[in-house]
Order: sequence, then C-alpha cells, then structure tokens
Amino acid sequence: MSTPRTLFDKLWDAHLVAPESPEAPAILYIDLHLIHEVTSPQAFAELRARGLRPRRVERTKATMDHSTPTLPAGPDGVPPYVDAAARTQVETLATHCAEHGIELFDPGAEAHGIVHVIAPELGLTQPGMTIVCGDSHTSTHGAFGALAFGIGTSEVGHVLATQCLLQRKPKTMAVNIEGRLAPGVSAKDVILHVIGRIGVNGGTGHVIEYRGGAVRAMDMEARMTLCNMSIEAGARAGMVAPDQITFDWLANTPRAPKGEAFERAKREWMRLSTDDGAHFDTVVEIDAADIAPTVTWGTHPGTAIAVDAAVPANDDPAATKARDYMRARAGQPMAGMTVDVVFVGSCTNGRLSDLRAVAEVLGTRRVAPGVRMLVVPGSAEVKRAAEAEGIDAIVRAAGAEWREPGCSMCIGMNGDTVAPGQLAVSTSNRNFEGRQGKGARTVLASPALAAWAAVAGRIVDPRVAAREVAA
Ligand SMILES: CC(C)[C@H](C(=O)O)[C@@H](O)C(=O)O
Ligand code: SF4
Repeated sequence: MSTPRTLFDKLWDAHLVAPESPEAPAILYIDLHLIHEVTSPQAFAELRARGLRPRRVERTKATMDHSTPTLPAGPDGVPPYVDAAARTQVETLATHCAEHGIELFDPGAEAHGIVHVIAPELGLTQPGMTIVCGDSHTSTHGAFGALAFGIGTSEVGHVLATQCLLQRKPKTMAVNIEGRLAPGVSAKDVILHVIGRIGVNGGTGHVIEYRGGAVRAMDMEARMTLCNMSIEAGARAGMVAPDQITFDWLANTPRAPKGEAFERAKREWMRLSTDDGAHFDTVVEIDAADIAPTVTWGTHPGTAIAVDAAVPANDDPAATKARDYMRARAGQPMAGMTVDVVFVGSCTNGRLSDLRAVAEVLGTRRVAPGVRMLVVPGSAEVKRAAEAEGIDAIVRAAGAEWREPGCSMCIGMNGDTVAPGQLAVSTSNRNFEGRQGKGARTVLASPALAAWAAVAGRIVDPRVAAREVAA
C-alpha cells in the first residue's frame, strides 16, 4: 500500500517538474495564471527587457479590478478614473494583452469583475489545478480543491515566461470544523474566528485544508469566503476537497468541460481528497457551535472577537496602538459602536449569496441617517443576477449606493475611500491602518452583520437584532 497522502500532497506531486534540493526550490507547473493591472506591468517590462514572450497565453487570463471605477463611464465613454496613474495602469494591461494575445476580461466584456470572483464563475478555476496570480487572495480558488496562491511581481514574470514557478514545499495544516453553525453564523464568521484563534501568523509556512462537517455543509460561495482569508492567517493557501457541491457548481459554468469530457474530469476530481491516515504537520480543531457572529476590534484580522464581546484590555504596546488608532476603549463593548460607512463587496463577500444576505436584512428598512452604505457586486455576472432578483432596488430604496463591479472600497485604489477617522463596517478582508483610506477605521464583518449595522447606525449583534424584529 502506498503512503496515505493529503489533498495538498496529491496536487504538489502531480505538478512537480523537478523536486526541491538543498540548493534549489522545486519547480512546479502552473495550470492557470491570472493577471491584473496592479502586479503585471513590471512583469511584462521584464519579459520585454529579456526578449521573451509569454509561453502559454491560453493558460493566462487577465482582468482589471483594483483601479477600475465603480461609477459608469461619462458621455465621452471614459470611465471616471480617480487619477491618471489608475487610467495608465488599466490601459497598460489592455495593451500588453493585445500585444501577446492574452484573453482579457475588461469592463467592456460580458464577464468582468474581481479576478477571484470571475475565474470561479467562468469555470476557469477547476479542481486539481495549480493556480497563481500576483495577488495574495488567490487562495480563494482553493475552495475548488485547487492549489492556488499569490505570487510576487517578479514571479509573475517568471510564470509568464516559463509557465512554471520555483517553490519550497510548504507544510500542511488541517483545520477541522465539526458540528453545525448556529443560525446567523456565516463562513465569514468562521474564518474570522479561525484567524482569531490561530493568529495572523498561525498558518505561516502552511497550506491549510479546511475539513469537517461544517465545511462539507457549505456551498461554494461560503467555501470561497473561507479559503479567501487563509492568507490573513499567514498561510500560503487554503483548500477544500471537491465534492458533489463543487461539481454541481462547475457544471453550470461556461468554461468547465462539457458532456463526456465533464464526466471524465469528474472521475479524476473525485480522487482529490485526503487519504485516511494521511499526515498533517499541524492540526487545529474547531467546534462549529462555538462560533458567534464575529467582528474585529483592532488593525489586523487576528483581532477577531464575538460581536457581543468587548475590546480587550491587555496593555501590550501593539494592543494600545491598535485601540488608539481605532479610538476604542479597553473594555468597550463592540456592540453599540457608532458606524459611519458600510461597505459590502470584495473577493471575500461580493458574491450573490452575500448580496442576498444583505437584501434579506434590508428588506424595506432604510440605512440610518448619516450612514453611507456602498454595495459593490464582485462581478458583472453577480450584478446581473442580483438585479434580476431585485436586489439593486432594495439596496437603492434603503438609501445605499449600488455600484459597478470591482475591488472598490476594499482597498480604495479606485477612489472609493472611507474619510479620515470614519468607522467602516466592511465585508472585506483587511482592517490594516489606512487600508480603506487614510485614517479610516475598519471593522471586518459578515454581510448580514454589515447590513444590520447600516440600518442601526451602530454595530449590533445580528442575533439580537433579528430577535427584536421578530418580537
Ligand atoms: C494589489 C494587490 C497586489 C493586493 C494583494 O496582493 O492582495 C490587493 O489585492 C490586496 O488585497 O491587498
Ligand atoms: S477585492 Fe480586495 S482583497 Fe480582493 S483582490 Fe481586490 S483589493 Fe484584494
């Protein structure tokens, strides 16, 4: 009998061009290379300087998302870029794609939006693949049982030129989430809880496999939310073994194999799970029943606590600094904090199920006076599907802004920013100082919690809010 292997081991072995040695990292074959406007310009410049051309253009797909405006183009047809640099960045990618024959999903295309939203919905992301992108949240694609991770700009150039990547073999971590999630607890609460437990460096050097009954019960969008934030725990990648839920999703995507080819692929995909008895370097056990609606109090995602908890009172310098920046008092309950902005969107929570959760809370309610709420679908497809259900109408009637797809206020590169000192409840993945704008204070949360915060004008426990409404 051969040694039992983890899902990660199987993917690693299947893509190994040359194993690692003490002198050199392993060489891995890359099945899908996603590129966007922020981390590709220097890579293309490097190629040109060396007289090289992309090796496998059909395995390279491009999109624009970070610097693209979320307001429609003016009468001149030019999108309202925040500045000339943003426009140049976007136009440079278009030029590079045209020059090399790389398929580009630009705002003019039917399919466009955030790279980690469009690749799965197109079916470009498939189980068993190695997927890289010059973007840390590439871990999202691991939800399909792919080995997917972010790479640096010089590596983008390397992959463009060779379709291969130099990598040291990471360690493996199992995060077992057993039991059932309580009502009102979503995948976002789960991943915030996990990061709160293991810390922002807890996954360093590891590839995480999320396992257990609570994960198996999640739909694909929830699994993507889970894998998306693996990087915020320091992990190289996150993954979930593919199953019938994965195959059903893929069957409805335009680029997945069709007919007999799909059945053949599915037979291969079904082998992509961790063998019984396979060894993980690190194992973390989580009881799903322990997970509450979760928020962050500080300036990194590891500061996740239950929404009914209080800002910790520990007096180490980092905590003091974070409390000062957040203008939060030690011992202050999270619930009740005044909210200025609510952002719903990003590659973490900008999918249809997320917008449905928001619409369900909003219903016929209105955003509290003085609160600005921005709802940004993750892709054109998400936007179309949401509009077909009337979600845009609910959002607008509530007094919130309904935008074009893109990264938007997750990172603020396109001009959608939070003003200095304002507190934003955000469904995105990073609450670093200045992330959403200079001096902006970010509280990470699920879509449902964000929507309740918009309605109340303060942070509220969605369980309490739902109970009060029902009473
Ligand atoms: C701009 C890009 C390189 C960056 C990343 O790598 O993740 C961004 O997407 C982010 O979320 O901070
Ligand atoms: S939505 Fe946010 S996290 Fe995702 S790729 Fe864009 S900037 Fe990065």
